[in-house]
Amino acid sequence: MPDLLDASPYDALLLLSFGGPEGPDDVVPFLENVTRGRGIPTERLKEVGSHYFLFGGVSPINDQNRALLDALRKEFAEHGLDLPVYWGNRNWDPYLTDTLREMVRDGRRRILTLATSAYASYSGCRQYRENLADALAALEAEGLDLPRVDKLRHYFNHPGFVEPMADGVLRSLAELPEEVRDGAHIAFSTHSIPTSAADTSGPVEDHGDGGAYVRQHLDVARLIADAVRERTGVDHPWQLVYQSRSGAPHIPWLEPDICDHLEERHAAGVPAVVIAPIGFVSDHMEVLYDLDTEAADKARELGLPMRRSATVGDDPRFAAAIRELVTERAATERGQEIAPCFLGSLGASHDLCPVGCCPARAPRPAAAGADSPYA
Ligand SMILES: CC1=C(CCC(=O)O)c2cc3nc(cc4[nH]c(cc5[nH]c(cc1n2)c(C)c5CCC(=O)O)c(CCC(=O)O)c4C)C(CCC(=O)O)=C3C
Ligand SMILES: [Fe+2]
Repeated sequence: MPDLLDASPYDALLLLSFGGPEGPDDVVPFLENVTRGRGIPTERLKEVGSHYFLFGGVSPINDQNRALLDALRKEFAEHGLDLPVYWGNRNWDPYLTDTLREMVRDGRRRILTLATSAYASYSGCRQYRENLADALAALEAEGLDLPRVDKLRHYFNHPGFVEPMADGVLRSLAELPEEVRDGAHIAFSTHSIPTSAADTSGPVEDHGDGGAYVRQHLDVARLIADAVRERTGVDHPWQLVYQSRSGAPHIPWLEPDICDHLEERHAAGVPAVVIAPIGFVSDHMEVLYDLDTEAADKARELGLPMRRSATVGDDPRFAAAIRELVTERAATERGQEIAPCFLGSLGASHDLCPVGCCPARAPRPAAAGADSPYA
């Protein structure tokens, strides 16, 4: 067990997230930031913009990150862990480069990053590492003395991530009408990505059908389904499904889509479905629109009873998990032998993304990995 009070050599934690618009005027500039150089069809952009306008142009993601910051600061304070927490985003204010500049001015020299994505993939891991490299390059150009930046390992299989979601599925099952409850299927949902990105996700040795991305999600789904069986005595059939696809139709992305899956389950006579959005850390727009609006409409149209279970958000168990991950990593950096905490069959993920992990279509510098151009 690492020393719970010792974060050294780290002197700051950086919460790194996606960012989202906070009003109608922000929506188009936000989408321009998201899609810069990514070749997303205009039709899809207009559609996604309309999702944000449906909610007053406000994404809930920023408030959810503020709540997570509060939970982390409270958790650290309660455990006497003296580690300041900062927040920066890829696509919206507070922008990562501004936050990193503030950190350097505050004298932070060893920074540990927590990304709001629990799994391996280009979008959830390497792209954040590219964002860190871009921010470091910008600060270097300003003549600042660069800090060392590391990134926490993928936490998909940490009990503090899995257990709150298992509780959420149990709560959703309990909310279903009693006559359909035991027959309910569980649809574990995550962001669809191109199959080519899935197949090359994770370290090179994990590459293969679906890569680390699919394997990690399947492990979490199985853990939750097992926990539910243990607590209810009912073996609910389950499947991993996908949502929020955005690419051109001729490029293969992970399937089935959640709405097609609901139709298929309904046609097969399944009496109810719980959708568990295990791919997401909080109830941001992909959850609010693609599941709570679109999939909920589909279920209503089919007359299929459906509940959507909770993401971890600012659950105290998730904040505690982050504290444990930080002190574990700090101990490792100090050269101590530790037994990393994890559930399931895949083991603890790597601390340092190896060369070739989650490759980009066009290679770009990425920090906080074995191929980082920064120390
Ligand atoms: C794996 C993954 C996660 C989970 C991991 C993580 O959390 O990082 C995630 C999260 C998020 N994605 C988000 C928003 C968007 N993602 C887009 C586009 C894309 N996402 C992709 C993947 C992922 N995305 C991909 C392969 C694309 C195609 C373009 C590309 O190759 O980059 C687009 C463009 C329009 C569209 O195509 O939908 C938007 C607006 C928001 C903010 C929500 C809010 O505002 O509340 C969040 C948290
Ligand atoms: Fe990675």
